[in-house]
Amino acid sequence: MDKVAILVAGGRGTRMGTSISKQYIPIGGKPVLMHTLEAFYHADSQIRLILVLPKDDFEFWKDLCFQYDFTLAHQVVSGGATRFQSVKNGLDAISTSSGLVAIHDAVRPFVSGGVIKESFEKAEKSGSAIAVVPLKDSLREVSIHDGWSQFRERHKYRLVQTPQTFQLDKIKKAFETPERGEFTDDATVYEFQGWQVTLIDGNMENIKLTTPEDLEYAEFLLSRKK
Ligand SMILES: Nc1ccn([C@@H]2O[C@H](COP(=O)(O)OP(=O)(O)OP(=O)(O)O)[C@@H](O)[C@H]2O)c(=O)n1
Ligand SMILES: C[C@](O)(CO)[C@H](O)COP(=O)(O)O
Repeated sequence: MDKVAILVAGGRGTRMGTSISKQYIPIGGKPVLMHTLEAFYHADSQIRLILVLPKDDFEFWKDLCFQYDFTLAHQVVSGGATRFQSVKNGLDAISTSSGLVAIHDAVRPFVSGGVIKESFEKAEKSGSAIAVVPLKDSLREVSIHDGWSQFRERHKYRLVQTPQTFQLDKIKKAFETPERGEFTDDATVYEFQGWQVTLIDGNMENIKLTTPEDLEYAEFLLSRKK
């Protein structure tokens, strides 16, 4: 079974507030993207790697690869204006409709090899595999207008991560639909077709590097590995 990973890094990382986009920031001595590409390669060296980047950054990325002597084979594809468009561009770069594809935020470098492997195994059997984790804190629903809030049972909810892995024919078909506001990830695009997604356990360290304190946590995680 052919396996592909689309690592989306077509965003600008505005919430990180750094001068270079967060996907290129060095953590543990090398750019975030290199850690993420390596995580997939180490999980299974047969996975074909597609990296989605803003078109303007292609030369910069090439220079970084040269500077860090990064030789792991991967295909670079142009990003779009939204995450949905970037994923779609990645899918369009895959000519076959058979096999499996893991779609992953390239700014989640701490995805475990076990989660990557399980996502492919589960998606092969059931069509999809979405990594999720339980909530650690109590949960309340709030009204932003009048201060109303109410307790919610946290055991009924999960936080959604990536990878989100799918049978290629199904996710390609799902992404033919026009983009909608509720498409915050790939699972929402898939289930818009009326198909139910399958959840798998993610790993807690697999955070999305989003705001500056996440970089401190990233350095801490990498220091533990040494
Ligand atoms: N047009 C876009 C927007 C986002 N992404 C990717 O989707 C992932 C999750 O998005 P997010 O964390 O929101 O990244 P940014 O859009 O870069 O961040 P921000 O919202 O802070 O600008 C990231 O790997 C990001 O690069 C993408 O490929 N193409
Ligand atoms: C895909 C995602 O990372 C799953 O948690 C998330 O939905 C991306 O959201 P963002 O709005 O781009 O931060």
